[in-house]
Amino acid sequence: MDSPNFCLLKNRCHDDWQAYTQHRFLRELADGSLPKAAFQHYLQQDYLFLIHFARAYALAAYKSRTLADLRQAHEGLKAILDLELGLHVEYCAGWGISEAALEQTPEARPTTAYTRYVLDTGQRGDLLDLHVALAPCVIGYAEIADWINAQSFTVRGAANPYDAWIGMYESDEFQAAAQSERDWINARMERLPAPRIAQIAQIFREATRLETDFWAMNFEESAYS
Ligand SMILES: Cc1ncc(CO)c(N)n1
Repeated sequence: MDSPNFCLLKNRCHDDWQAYTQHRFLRELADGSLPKAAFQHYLQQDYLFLIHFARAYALAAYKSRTLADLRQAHEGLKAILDLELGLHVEYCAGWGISEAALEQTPEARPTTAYTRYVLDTGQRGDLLDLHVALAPCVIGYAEIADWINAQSFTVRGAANPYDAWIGMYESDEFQAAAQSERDWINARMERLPAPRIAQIAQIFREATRLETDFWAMNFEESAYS
């Protein structure tokens, strides 16, 4: 039998993983039909999300016992601060959202739920619990970019207002960050006993479901703001 690895986490919550990675938000983003207000709401909330996500990698650094683990956490933090957040602020400006407006954005409840779930899971558990709680984010978005590119209805280039968003997550740098997270988790899952696998599978499923809510809230802005 193959040793347990990241794919097992996805398989254990197959339907939830599919609901997240093939969400209506992504289908509409892929063919360019997503309402602009939904995307702007997403961008503003994602700014708040990314700040907590960076804090979660800082927590991973704090919880590291080895230089290798510390470096892995540092890579994650750098990917968010230097790659995603820098681009995010620039990108929001292009969508008419200034940095000042981002800082003023009230946090929607699904943003609070997801980010605090990750931070709490990381504080209560060990480094593996924390990386598994983060996995739907970094690995999920890398797989989402691949999924979008594989769909026949996807429109790329100037005809799709969301083309640059797809470009960010298909980029070599982002894909490499996701691969390094997969490798780290795969190595930690080898030889894990079944009850421990069940625990982390539960964390993975919960984080995946919270990602789905993060897409869904953008269609129901008034319900959450
Ligand atoms: C909500 C969310 N999940 C994952 C990512 C990818 O880092 C992101 N930017 N936002």
